[in-house]
Amino acid sequence: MPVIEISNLRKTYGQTVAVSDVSFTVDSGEIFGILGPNGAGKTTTVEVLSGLRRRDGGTVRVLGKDPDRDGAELRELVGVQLQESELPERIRVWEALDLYSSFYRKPADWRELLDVLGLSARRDARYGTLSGGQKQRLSIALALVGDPQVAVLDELTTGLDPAARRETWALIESVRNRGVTVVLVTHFMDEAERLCDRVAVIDAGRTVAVDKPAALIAKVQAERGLTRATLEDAYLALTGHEIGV
Ligand SMILES: Nc1ncnc2c1ncn2[C@@H]1O[C@H](COP(=O)(O)OP(=O)(O)OP(=O)(O)O)[C@@H](O)[C@H]1O
Repeated sequence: MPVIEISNLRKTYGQTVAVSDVSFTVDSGEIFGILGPNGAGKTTTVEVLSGLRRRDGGTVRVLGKDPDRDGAELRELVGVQLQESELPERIRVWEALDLYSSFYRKPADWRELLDVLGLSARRDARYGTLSGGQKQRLSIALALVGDPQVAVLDELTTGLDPAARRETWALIESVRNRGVTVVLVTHFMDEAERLCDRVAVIDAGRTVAVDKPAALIAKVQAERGLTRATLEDAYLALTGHEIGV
């Protein structure tokens, strides 16, 4: 059974149609990517599936539950790391983890998470003194502190240097290897190609493709008569947009 099922999702903000028709399913244990240009509706889609926003239409099931109806239950099962989730500068790493774990009935052991994420040495450091990579690692730890079955990570590696990005990729794979299903919003085609089992490409509020990166690449190669296409070529063919970060 899929862990996430979204069909014909629609979400408006006043006159703005943020999502007009998004459909995809995510299977257990997948790393599933959501790709698309700025303003395509990616963040809105993950906010709806995480129970943070109510939809205007369509069907959404996460672990068999409806986020609009069973939001409180789902918050125990879905860990979310959203764009620009800033913490107070002066909060210490351990204090943030301790605070977040108090929101859950059955939290993970945050000391172990610190260890797994290579942050033990920064346990007493204040948030404002962490490097970009350390902040991202802390935000992954905070998304995992409820011991979720699904982790939603939005633009996790934006702003990181290449070494920190690669470290973060390894972490995401280790999260999946712990049995967590991962939904990853990203603008980076190399990241999606390297990490994601399947991706949904969203453009102007609609899903325009859902497939394995290799299948999307094979399709653009066949259609355009290319010998060596990349996911970026497939993305450009599907959306007609340059990649915006
Ligand atoms: N809270 C809000 N109120 C009004 N409009 C919003 C709100 N949040 C998003 N929008 C609009 O909805 C549309 C989709 O936004 P969303 O943030 O979901 O896109 P995105 O694909 O995540 O974009 P980005 O890649 O820039 O993060 C955009 O036109 C955006 O301006």
